[in-house]
Amino acid sequence: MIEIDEASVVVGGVTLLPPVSTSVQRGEALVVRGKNGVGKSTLLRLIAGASSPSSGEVRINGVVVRERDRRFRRHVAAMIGLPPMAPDLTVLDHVSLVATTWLDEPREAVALAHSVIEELGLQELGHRFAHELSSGQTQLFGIALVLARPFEVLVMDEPEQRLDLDRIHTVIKALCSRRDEGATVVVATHSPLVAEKLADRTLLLEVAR
Ligand SMILES: Nc1ncnc2c1ncn2[C@@H]1O[C@H](COP(=O)(O)OP(=O)(O)OP(=O)(O)O)[C@@H](O)[C@H]1O
Repeated sequence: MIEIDEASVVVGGVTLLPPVSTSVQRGEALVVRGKNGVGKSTLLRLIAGASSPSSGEVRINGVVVRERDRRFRRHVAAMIGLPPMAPDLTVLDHVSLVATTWLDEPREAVALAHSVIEELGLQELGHRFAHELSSGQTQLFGIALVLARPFEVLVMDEPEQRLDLDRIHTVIKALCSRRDEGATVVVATHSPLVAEKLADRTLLLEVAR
């Protein structure tokens, strides 16, 4: 469960995110919407622990978020922008590396890596390097890296970026299935389709006055 309590971000006197309060339950998907620059990614970074609020608090399962705490990271999988990728590892190497980092049983990890790759339609690309992918394939690869591990909270910023309509449907299905399995899901999107298919609730951010 995520609790956001009057969390705001102000940098150098500029408000990046005015105070926001909401909560998201287990098995619920919150879709964050709003115009460019309104603070969606900033809010997602707070939930993922990648930055700290200037005021207020964000808690996951009652504990204030802390990216440096491995126990916190174990519960939270986030994709905010594309992750850095190693030039000499293949798609399958990367996805397997994430899975083996978070799962104790190597056989389970390999099975999870393969199932996520298949779920996202990347099975033909497992042997490719990151620099051998198209932009949409790179986006799916980034999503695979986030899904190839256990989590309680899933945070994604504009997962629809760079994707054609079929692949957007593939990603929506993957996100809905994680929500239905009990994950707490927060997604920022500009896609009415993603919002319509995924949202149990919508948070509309507006420019601070
Ligand atoms: N490091 C920074 N210093 C100052 N302002 C910043 C910084 N990073 C982002 N901003 C500003 O913070 C505001 C919120 O940015 P954010 O990326 O959260 O918006 P967003 O709603 O995700 O936008 P988009 O829909 O374009 O992705 C923007 O006005 C942006 O210019």
